[in-house]
Amino acid sequence: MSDKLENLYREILVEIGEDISRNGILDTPKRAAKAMKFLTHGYEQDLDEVVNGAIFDSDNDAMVIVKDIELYSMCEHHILPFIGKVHVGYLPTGKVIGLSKIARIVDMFARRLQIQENLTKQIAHAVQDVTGAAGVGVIVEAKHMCMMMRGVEKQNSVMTSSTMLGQFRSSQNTRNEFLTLIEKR
Ligand SMILES: Nc1nc2c(ncn2[C@@H]2O[C@H](COP(=O)(O)OP(=O)(O)OP(=O)(O)O)[C@@H](O)[C@H]2O)c(=O)[nH]1
Ligand SMILES: [Zn+2]
Repeated sequence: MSDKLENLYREILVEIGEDISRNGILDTPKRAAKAMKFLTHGYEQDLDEVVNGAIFDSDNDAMVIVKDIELYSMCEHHILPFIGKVHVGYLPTGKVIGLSKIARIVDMFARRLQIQENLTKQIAHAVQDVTGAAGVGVIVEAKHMCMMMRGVEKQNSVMTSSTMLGQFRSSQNTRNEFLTLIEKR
């Protein structure tokens, strides 16, 4: 763990008016640095490492969906959490990806500073790249702490973003099948 991040957190605590010598705060710079490194560990990952070769031959060409993947990310504007769910669907063309790897791909991008739209797009393109699918659909639904805890202070708005690639974009039937299966229609 870099001491630099720890020192920067110490400076932040001083700047916000904390007494960094009080008992409960003493180890906070170290803890906060460790937490921040965890929350942004996606910067240290790449797609090959995350997928780890888990691409398998399959003659199934029916739509595969993984829905309700938990999402914990942080917005690049305020470094505050946005939390929600990701739904991913794809149309295999001879190759399927290990089930857990879709969630790992979501996490790799989520554990970087993001805006939700870009996160959605990155997940879709990564699934497309590793599977060679005929199409990919990704929908992200999330609540943004920067809108809830501060700023406009709206507690019930949920942002929905979607990326549709290939057949999910060109065929309304494919898109409808996806939306029906994730119960968005
Ligand atoms: N489109 C999009 N906007 C986001 C996301 N996360 C945060 N934002 C928005 O980014 C914008 C930044 O606006 P600014 O006016 O520069 O910053 P600000 O003064 O902190 O804005 P307020 O949040 O309105 O107080 C705000 O409207 C946020 O709601 C995201 O994932 N996608
Ligand atoms: Zn924000």
